[in-house]
Amino acid sequence: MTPLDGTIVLDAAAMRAAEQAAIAAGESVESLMQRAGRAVGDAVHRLAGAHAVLVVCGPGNNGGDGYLAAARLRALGRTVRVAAAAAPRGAAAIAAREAWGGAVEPLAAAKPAPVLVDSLYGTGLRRPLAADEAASLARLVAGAALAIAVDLPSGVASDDGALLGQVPRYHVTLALGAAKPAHLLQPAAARCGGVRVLPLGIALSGDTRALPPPRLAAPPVDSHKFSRGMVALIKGRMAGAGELAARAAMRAGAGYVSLLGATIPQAPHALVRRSIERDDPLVDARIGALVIGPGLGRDDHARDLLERALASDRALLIDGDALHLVTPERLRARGGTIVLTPHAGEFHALFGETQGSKLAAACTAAERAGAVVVYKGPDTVIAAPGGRALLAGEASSWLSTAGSGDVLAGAIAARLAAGGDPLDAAAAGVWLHAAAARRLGAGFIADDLAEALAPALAAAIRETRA
Ligand SMILES: NC(=O)C1=CN([C@@H]2O[C@H](COP(=O)(O)OP(=O)(O)OC[C@H]3O[C@@H](n4cnc5c(N)ncnc54)[C@H](O)[C@@H]3O)[C@@H](O)[C@H]2O)[C@@H](O)CC1
Ligand SMILES: Nc1ncnc2c1ncn2[C@@H]1O[C@H](COP(=O)(O)OP(=O)(O)O)[C@@H](O)[C@H]1O
Ligand SMILES: [K+]
Repeated sequence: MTPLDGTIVLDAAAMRAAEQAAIAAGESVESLMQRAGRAVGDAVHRLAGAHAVLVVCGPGNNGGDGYLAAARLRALGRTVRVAAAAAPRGAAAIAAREAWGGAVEPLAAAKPAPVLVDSLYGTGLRRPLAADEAASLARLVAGAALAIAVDLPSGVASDDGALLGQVPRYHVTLALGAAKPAHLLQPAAARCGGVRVLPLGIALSGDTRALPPPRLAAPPVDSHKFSRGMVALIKGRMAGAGELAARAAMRAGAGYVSLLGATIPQAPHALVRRSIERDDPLVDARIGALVIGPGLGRDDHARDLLERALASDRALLIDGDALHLVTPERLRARGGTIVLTPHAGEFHALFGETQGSKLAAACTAAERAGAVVVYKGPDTVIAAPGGRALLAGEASSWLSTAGSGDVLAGAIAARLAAGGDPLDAAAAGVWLHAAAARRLGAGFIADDLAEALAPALAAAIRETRA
């Protein structure tokens, strides 16, 4: 079992294609299913302690995996029962049921067991479960002390993370072969519990991954403040937002941070406050990342400032109000490095109503704007032009606090100013933001979050070295 960090994420079609390629290279559906069933059986054996197991099997290949997992558990000496609502349909699933060979209880009459393994439906589910099947599943999950989903909780849509009906909450989900978008996109992800990938030994390729831990190092011995990265932020009408983003940029490792448009000295004194009206601080070639948007406002003054930011040739992070004042076409025409950090409202203001999953929407948006798009929320999606995408999955729900987006903008800007691939910079910022929130636990405010970026950064550097 491997954790999700950095692992490949495949939609149902890509997973089927990987399976077909393995079959073309000499595998059979049966051998793949045997490997999956055995891996599930072994994982359940490790997770379940000495408790009795009930495996519920559906009519497709997910059900086939379940029959073989039950056979494996029996071979390992475990007490295991099987229940199903319908007979298996495909040849491989039929063979799997024959391999189990034991009793199969009618699902509606099955009594709960301490460990429930849901092998009803996986990536093939296209419509809600029948009402009686959904009710039986809910009853059996509620009656179990440990509920384990095979590949996916039955009732979620693999590609977009939607719930097709009522879906119970599981403690663990065993992803077969690769993670699927539903393991990381809400609302499905919250039903999965802990997700573990069971590798099936087939070749996988694709452009979407779970957010990897950042590879970060302490500044090299010959560093100076500008070599570590200079961030300039344009202050808006709501001064606090810029202050928070600036503080976050400092704590996330920028060597020099200036807040343009703030001139009254105040703490933190390490923050350089400069006028934005005299000379033009936006064309300073030392700026590694220029941030506009936090607390900007949407009036004529805001528009003027945005025009000046767009005219600079610096890497640009656009957040908050500024996302209401541009168009994707304008951004594309500007070119250069651009990172956009919209929440759902800002995303729709900039890109209009979108079809399909949050992942697909972010990828299309990145292409349209020629920018890295960090589509925020309880399941942040990061997409770059060209198709690469990262799914951040669940973060602390305490992040739903005013100003936490400003902190994220500052954290990403610090990594952007440090140089390298803008997708990696955005990913590192999102990772550090979530790690800072984890360290803080409950009830934190955005000011705390900005400060907690420093210990989160230190931990990321330690983990990179390890
Ligand atoms: N793709 C791969 O590489 C592998 C896939 N495996 C398993 O195969 C699964 C996918 O198998 P399938 O494509 O057979 O799909 P599922 O087993 O997810 O079930 C879909 C089947 O049920 C029917 N169905 C869909 N929704 C239904 C509903 N609401 N009520 C009644 N019937 C419904 C479909 O017509 C189809 O026959 C994966 O989740 C995984 O468990 C593994 O066996 C190993 C390898
Ligand atoms: N329920 C949640 N679970 C996890 N992260 C969340 C949740 N709600 C918000 N966030 C994160 O918190 C930040 C909020 O940003 P944003 O909406 O721009 O807030 P603000 O404008 O107040 O700064 C984003 O990084 C978002 O991904
Ligand atoms: K399942």
